[in-house]
Amino acid sequence: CPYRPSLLHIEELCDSIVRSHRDTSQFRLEELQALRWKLFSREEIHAYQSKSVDEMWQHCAVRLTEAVQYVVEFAKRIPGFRGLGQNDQITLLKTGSMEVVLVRMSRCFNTENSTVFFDGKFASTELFKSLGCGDLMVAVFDFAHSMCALRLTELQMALFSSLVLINTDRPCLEDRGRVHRMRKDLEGCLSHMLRRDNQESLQHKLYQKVSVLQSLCSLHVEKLHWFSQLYPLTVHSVFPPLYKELFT
Ligand SMILES: CNC(=O)[C@@H]1CCCN1C(=O)c1ccc(Cl)c(COc2cccc3c(C(F)(F)F)cc(C)nc23)c1Cl
Repeated sequence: CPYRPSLLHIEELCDSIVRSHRDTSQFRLEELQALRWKLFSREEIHAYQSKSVDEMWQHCAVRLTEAVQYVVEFAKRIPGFRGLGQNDQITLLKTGSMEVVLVRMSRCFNTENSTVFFDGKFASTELFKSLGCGDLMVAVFDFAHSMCALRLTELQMALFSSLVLINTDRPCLEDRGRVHRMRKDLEGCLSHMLRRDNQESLQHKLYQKVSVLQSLCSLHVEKLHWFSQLYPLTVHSVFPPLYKELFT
């Protein structure tokens, strides 16, 4: 019969993934809970809205790059990830890291006033006006909202994030078979845990989210490309090197 991980292996795999997620989640749920109603004042919002397009993009790029670095750390701790070739690790991160940043953003989202944690307080879309991409911000907020509606546990978020990264369909993977075997184990973990928590209905909802994520991320890459056309110097001089490596 096909290789089926033993129950012990599944439990161990889940433990290591949720621990890696917790250790690399950048913001602890308790911290976010405590800051939940810390909102920007009108003056502070006005200050952000008065920034130039490239100044605001730079500011966000620094934040996003920090977030991507935490996702890279999470990926490196997924059992088997470091066993992949360097090129395959980069390929999976190049395409998957922004998707995981988006999944994680939902942990920092307050659905009661549609605000997201940014620069130490909770901000609504209006604060990002000077970015010049209202549609992207609306899409980012809508996605965070829809992810919150699933009310994922940290384990479900951790397993979902690892499945977003360990994606056999990514273009130009060298050892697709190895990625496939990793993915099978992770899929086994997710379905085992959803059965255990009696939440099998979540399974197809999560797989639907994957396609939403991918379309959202292609919108991002488009926006990033639009921005780099407008402000080539900024992207090539200011954007952190990791960002350029991953997104340009
Ligand atoms: C809770 N906070 C967070 O999750 C993020 C990551 C960690 C820090 N952080 C923020 O500070 C943050 C929170 C919310 C928003 Cl809306 C933003 C601004 O987001 C973006 C502005 C510009 C481009 C963005 C692009 C683009 F297009 F470059 F791919 C793509 C994504 C996804 N977000 C962009 C940011 Cl940078």
